[in-house]
Amino acid sequence: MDGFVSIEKSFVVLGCVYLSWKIIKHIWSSLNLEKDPVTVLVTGAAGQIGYALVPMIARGEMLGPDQPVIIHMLDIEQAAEALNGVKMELIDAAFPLLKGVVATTDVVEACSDVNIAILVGGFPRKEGMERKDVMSKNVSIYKAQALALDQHAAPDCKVLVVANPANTNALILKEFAPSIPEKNITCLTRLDHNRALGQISEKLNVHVSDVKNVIIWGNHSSTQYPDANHATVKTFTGEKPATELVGDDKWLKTEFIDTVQQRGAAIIKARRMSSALSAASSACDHIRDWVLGTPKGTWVSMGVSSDGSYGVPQGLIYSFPVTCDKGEWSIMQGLKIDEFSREKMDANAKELMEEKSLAYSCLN
Ligand SMILES: NC(=O)c1ccc[n+]([C@@H]2O[C@H](COP(=O)([O-])OP(=O)(O)OC[C@H]3O[C@@H](n4cnc5c(N)ncnc54)[C@H](O)[C@@H]3O)[C@@H](O)[C@H]2O)c1
Ligand SMILES: O=C(O)C[C@H](O)C(=O)O
Repeated sequence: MDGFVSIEKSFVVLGCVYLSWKIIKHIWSSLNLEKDPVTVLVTGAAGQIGYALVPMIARGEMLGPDQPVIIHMLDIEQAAEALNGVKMELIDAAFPLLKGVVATTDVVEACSDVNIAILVGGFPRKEGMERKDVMSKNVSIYKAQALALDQHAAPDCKVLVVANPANTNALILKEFAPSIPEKNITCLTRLDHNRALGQISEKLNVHVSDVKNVIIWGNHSSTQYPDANHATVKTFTGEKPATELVGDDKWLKTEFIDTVQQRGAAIIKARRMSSALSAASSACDHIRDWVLGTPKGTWVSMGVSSDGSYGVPQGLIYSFPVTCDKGEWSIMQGLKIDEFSREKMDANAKELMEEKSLAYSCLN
């Protein structure tokens, strides 16, 4: 009889625990502890990168699986119908994190209150064209968008320029958006960084996630310097220098560099259009690491305003190895630079100075 009473008591206790848990869960969810949405602008959203990028943002691949987003999409009048089609598709995909979509050809509406601006819109390089050929078309676009962001974006807005010439477009943006902190204006070289990781992983037949700390120095152009001198590879016996595992200095100084430098052109040749899915994915990587932080012991490449580190002229938007923490990037300091690297880094600074002069002459 006593045994029966204690079993009965145990059931009552278990029932109470279960009920309390249900009540706590209900109160927790009714408190609506969902994060506030972050507003993300994508310009050129009717284009091919935009089309690949917006679903990634809406699915949480850029800001995390618990971060609601509102997406603003801007394109030009001629692309308005296509842009509206992208909006319809975003609605049809029923993304749980997507709290609103604005599709507009009005730059002020597009830039209003945005926390993150990803500037993809512009005139793309076609087969046989160099970036300089598209310079004049893009600097005027970037000046106009800088003015709108300056006046209408959220004060802490973070900007990523994807459209080419990416470094110089970002420089123009910095010039004409003085209210946006210099540290918040960046350009995309993460695609080149990811391409460099990919080449080393293919060479060593290891998974790409086991390779880290390559560097892209300088310009997102065929002059860029992909540097594997400080890269490491995870092995069964710990991390090893990529240079030691590759064991082929000639390959690292020639084929590796050439392949990464020319990858954009090779994709244009193969697809008759420039890279899109890898560009969109790398733009997500760039913003995610910037906002949420780089993993401990890992750096990534970002085009940022030079503070004079590594002898790069101050103020140029130049790709450096950076670590990110609490929404701020810092240039990785103290890396040993050999003569071969120095020469290539200087060539990039020179090219960016020339692009800067050309851009300013296009503005007049
Ligand atoms: N940094 C990188 O790693 C990287 C990689 C790939 C491509 N890109 C560059 O990204 C850009 C976009 O490439 P894409 O393949 O998506 O080109 P795309 O031609 O498919 O799309 C560009 C879009 O921008 C729009 N656009 C033009 N002017 C605009 C303006 N003033 N405001 C808003 N939108 C405007 C166009 O209507 C078009 O829809 C190009 O400049 C390309 O060279 C950079
Ligand atoms: O559009 C281009 O010029 C190529 C692009 O920048 C790329 O690197 O894939």
